[in-house]
Amino acid sequence: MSAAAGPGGGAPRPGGWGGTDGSGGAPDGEGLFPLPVSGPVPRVPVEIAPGAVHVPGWLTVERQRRLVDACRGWARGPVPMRHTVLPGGGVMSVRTVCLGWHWQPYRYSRTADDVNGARPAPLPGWLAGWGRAAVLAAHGPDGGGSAYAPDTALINFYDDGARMGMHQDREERSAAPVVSLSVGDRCVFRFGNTRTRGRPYLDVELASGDLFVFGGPSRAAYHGVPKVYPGTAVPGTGIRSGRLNLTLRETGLSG
Ligand SMILES: O=C(O)CCC(=O)C(=O)O
Ligand SMILES: [Fe+2]
Repeated sequence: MSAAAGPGGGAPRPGGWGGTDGSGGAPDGEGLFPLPVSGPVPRVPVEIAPGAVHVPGWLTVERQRRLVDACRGWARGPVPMRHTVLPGGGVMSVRTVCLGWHWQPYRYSRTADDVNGARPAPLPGWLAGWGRAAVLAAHGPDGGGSAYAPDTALINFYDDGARMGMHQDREERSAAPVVSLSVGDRCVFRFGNTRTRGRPYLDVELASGDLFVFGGPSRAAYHGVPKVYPGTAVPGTGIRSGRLNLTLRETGLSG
């Protein structure tokens, strides 16, 4: 993680509701001089802004592989993964495929009218279940995880040169959080404020298996991916190069 001035103005801090390995949940004053850590760096949730939580290494390699295998299938159809064309004629550098609802800038529809007119594949129940578990892991037992009912997923694939500019996820008519899962190459995930594309923002490094959830006061924060680090994928996930990101959302739409 780099940079310092987060939208909340403070330094990143471990999630206050308690880490599961005993290293991140100490009440204030008790964790100032923790025992030296040997072995892997503890993987505890870090709340980088109110409602925005990074959980490193949340997905096992086996689950990453399951996700990659599923995404490979969805990338073939019924709506093939493609570079989205923006209304002004620009072309996004990531390639995208959606589940449940089709997102095209800047709306959701049941059919992929800017691709081949087909209905996207449904969002499977197991993936919605991962979404509920993700909100629980990030926001704790009182954070609404059991009520989380995502009905769409956006799947983005970044090759070495792909980026995503600062934007808000604002086509949804629900205040429910966005759940982001990453597999493959590491990246810089820039997480900003709700008012402007610019500073203050915090640069978070997202690695293979990482979870990032943003909801509550951070739901409308600008965010983007200014850099992917080629050659940093971990073995065993099924991705040798490039980065896969899947975001789950509640659209709040019906029909
Ligand atoms: O790739 C990422 O980590 C973020 C993707 C994103 O912001 C989006 O799909 O709206
Ligand atoms: Fe986004």
